[in-house]
Amino acid sequence: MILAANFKMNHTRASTRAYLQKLESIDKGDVALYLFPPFTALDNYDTAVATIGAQNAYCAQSGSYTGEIGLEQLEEFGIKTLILGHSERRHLFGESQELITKKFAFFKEQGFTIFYCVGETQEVRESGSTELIYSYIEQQLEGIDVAYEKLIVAYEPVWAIGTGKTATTEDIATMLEFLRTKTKRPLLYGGSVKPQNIAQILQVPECEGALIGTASWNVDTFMTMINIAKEL
Ligand SMILES: O=C(CO)COP(=O)(O)O
Repeated sequence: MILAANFKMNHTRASTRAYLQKLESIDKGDVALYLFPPFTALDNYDTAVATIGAQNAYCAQSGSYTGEIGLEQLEEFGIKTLILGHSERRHLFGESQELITKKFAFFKEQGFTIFYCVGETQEVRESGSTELIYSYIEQQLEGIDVAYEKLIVAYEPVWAIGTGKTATTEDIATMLEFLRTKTKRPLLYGGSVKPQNIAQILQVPECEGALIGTASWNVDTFMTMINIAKEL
């Protein structure tokens, strides 16, 4: 079971350190924990409780890429885990599949664990056509080595992210079954996961964990979810 906390543009270095200190006290059982702080909160945290990853990075060692960080900056903190293809990168910041593919190839070559996100928009979901939803997701897998041994795929429907709306367990099951036909790698769900729904979601067949935004930002809430997950 995997639980990953995507801090998005929340927390500072000081608050991430305090978060980790509190998290250290948990007995996480068999749950593997990942934390994705914002760039400026990356550091050499002396922690064994969670693996620290970056929310994004550019596909170069270093260079003239204003506003980006690359391999050199990640290596300073021993970071070998990355989210790629998050819907906020795709839709708010215009990352194309072509760019995401380039990033994937670069960081795969570097042996990174990659949390790769896919998910349909509200418009596609409301079309009511399963075929359209599947082909939309297929496009987001284009150019991605779905057999990569350090790949983790997160299904995050855009309409369920940060909205409080969660996909039904039936919808999640259908989409994860579809993704299972594409890859043998672990499949996660993300989108308004919280203490009230995490048990149901984690019991969906093929669901091996959750990528959590809002409900992970408070360490007590994240710990509540870890305690629920480890009992399943
Ligand atoms: O985008 C997400 C995780 O990457 C999900 O965010 P929320 O949990 O806030 O819906």
